[in-house]
Parts: sequence; structure tokens; C-alpha cells
Amino acid sequence: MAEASGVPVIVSEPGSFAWTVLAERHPALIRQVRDAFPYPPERQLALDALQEETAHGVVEPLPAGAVGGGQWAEWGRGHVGRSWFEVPFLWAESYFYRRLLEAVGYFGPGPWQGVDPFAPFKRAELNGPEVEGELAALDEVAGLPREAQDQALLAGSLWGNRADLGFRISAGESGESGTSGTSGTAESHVIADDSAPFWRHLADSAAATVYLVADNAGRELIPDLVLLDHLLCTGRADRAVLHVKPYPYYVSDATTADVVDCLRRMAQAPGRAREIAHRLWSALTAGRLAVRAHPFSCAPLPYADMPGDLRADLAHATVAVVKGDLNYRRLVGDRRRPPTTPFGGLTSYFPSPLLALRTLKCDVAVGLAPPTLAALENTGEPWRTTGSYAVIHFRP
Ligand SMILES: O=P(O)(O)OC[C@H]1O[C@](O)(CO)[C@@H](O)[C@@H]1O
Repeated sequence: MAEASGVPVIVSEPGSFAWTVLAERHPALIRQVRDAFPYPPERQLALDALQEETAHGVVEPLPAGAVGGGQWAEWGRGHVGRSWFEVPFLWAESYFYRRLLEAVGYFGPGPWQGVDPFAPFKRAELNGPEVEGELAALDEVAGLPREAQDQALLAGSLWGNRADLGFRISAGESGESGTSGTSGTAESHVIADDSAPFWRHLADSAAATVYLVADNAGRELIPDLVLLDHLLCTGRADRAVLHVKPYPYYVSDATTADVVDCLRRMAQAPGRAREIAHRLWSALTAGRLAVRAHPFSCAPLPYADMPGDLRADLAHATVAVVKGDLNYRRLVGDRRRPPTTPFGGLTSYFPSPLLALRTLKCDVAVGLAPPTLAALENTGEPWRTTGSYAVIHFRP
């Protein structure tokens, strides 16, 4: 069994979850991006080269002069020149997205500069029937007593994490089975629930500043924004800070443009959703809600290695709500450990109280009670990777 310090997850074992992401999901994603845009021949050649390199070649460096090239060269020391299947999973996945952006000319200069290759997928989701239903459900939530609203909106933010477009590339187009959104129908699959101490912590804190480190756009970001609005409106937060990605990442990760798109989508809806959108828009313009996009948010590193300026920023949080599977891997380290390893000990370096909201979509699992783990193992399901189980971990 793995020690508490853990063994890093690497890609090499054929059939392992990490291996399927590199061997199956990434090639499928390259195909989808190519189909979504009329890229000119030179971009298509770059995509072909990336496809070939990731399948059969060794990891190549970014071209000379690439944006962030020096930083990536440092992060990639010891990995560049090796097979993609021999390097740590977290590094390989992150670097793949950086290389994909390079191939499509995202960092320019040139006509494709700043064109988000994942925008068509995000847009389709935002205009889809699920979002419409989830926005309409906000009217019902508004009629609930406050504690019930607290639970419903926290559950909405938690299960919103299941609606991840990268995950759907593997899970098949339907992706998930209606467990995300504000209805929170899958509470029975919450396998660790520290929501009570989280709410107590907020109640005991005066003039709170709540940080939310976002994960996916669209169906995840909308309930995240709704949760922040609820905390601001009910006086549990005086201010809120939303950390998003500085550039497109892991398919559907939220950028500033996605925040604006979500607010616009909510503002087009009737009822409660529109009210919330207008309140959040005003909170942004008044500075009560701030958006930040730190470069470290796209780094292939654990949060334990965060730079001083980010640490100093997060230290202002009364609580930081950290969303999603990738952020969770970065919080606890992308390592195999006994799943009963306490979450609090692994995240003691974090500069503020911390709430992790995550549906399980990879092999990393910690913070589980022994009976819960035994029950999960008895299901015979690949419970770590289906996205059907979730954790709410709070570290005061
Ligand atoms: O959007 P999320 O919740 O961070 O999920 C991204 C996750 O998707 C995966 O690629 C697997 O589903 C993980 O490797 C990664 O952690």
C-alpha cells in the first residue's frame, strides 16, 4: 500500500486512468478542436504534429520565444525529451493543453490569437436545455427557508463540477446523468461531508471575504456564481474574489470571458436568474466581487508550490472554496495514497481556511472514513473516476 507521502501518479501503466486520458482523450480532443474551426493548413500541420508526438514521440519543448516559454522550460526540466507516457500525469496533462494552444496559434501573433479553441463547446453547453432547466430551478430555491437554500446552492456548486466537458470526451456525449445543477439530486453520493463546519465557520466570521477558485465554465460556473451571490446577499460574505484561469485550459475551465458569458446567459433568463445576474454585475463594477486570473492557476504544480504573491492574496480569505477535480489533485498532491489519509494534514500549508468541492474523476482519493472506503470498495465500481461520487472537505 502507498505511504502517506504517496507515490506520484504517472501515465505509463496501459489501461490505467492516466493512460486512457493521454492515449484516448487527448487525441479525441485534438480531432474535436480541428473539426470545430476552419484552421488554415499551417495550424492543421501543427495539430498533426502534436497528435503524432503525443502518441509516438517524445515531449518537445515550446518553440523559442513562446509566451511563458522560460517558465515552462523550468517546470519541464527532466520531462522534455522523454516519452509522454513516462512523465507525471499532472505535468503531462497541463503541458498538453499549453501545447494545444500553441498549435492553434492562441498566443499569436496572428489571426488566431486569443481565439479560444474550446469556445464552441462551452457556448453549446451554455445555450443547451440543461442550463435552461437549472436556471429555472433557481426560482424554486428562492422559496425555500434559508438553511435549505444554503444546502441546495452548495450542492448545486458541488455537482456542477460533474458537468465537465473534458470528462464528457471520455464518458461519451451524454456525459452525466442529471446530477449537477441546483437540484442536488445526488447527495447520497457525497462520501465525505464537512458542510456543517463550513457554515459554522462563516457564521462565526465577521466581515468575511470568500474566495472561490473556479474550475469549469458554464454549468459549473453558473452555480458557483449563484453561491457567491447568495453569500453576499445573506451577509455571510462582505466581499468575494473569484479566481479563474488566465487562458483556456482542460477544455472547459473558466476564464474571465466565460464569467461574462455566464452572466449574460443568466441575464437572458426570466425570474431569479436574471436578478442574480444583475446583482453580480453590479458587485463586479462596485468591486465587491473581484475576478483574478493568476498564471499559477495553469501551472502543472501542486498548490503547495504556489508563489508568494498568490499565497499572500489567498491569505486574505476567510475561506477559499476550491472547486473541482484538478484543483483537488493540486491541493492534496497528484499521488497515490491510502484514501483514509486526512485531508487537513495534506493541506496544512494552504494560507487560509479551505473548502474543497469535488466530484471524483481521477485516481486521487483522500479524506475518507474507513467504513465509507470499505463500502465503496464493495460496490465493485470504478468509484474514483466515474464522477458519481463527491466530497465536501473543510479544513478550518
Ligand atoms: O474539471 P475538473 O473537475 O477539474 O476535472 C478535470 C479532470 O479531468 C480529468 O482529466 C479526468 O477526468 C482529470 O485528469 C482532471 O483532474
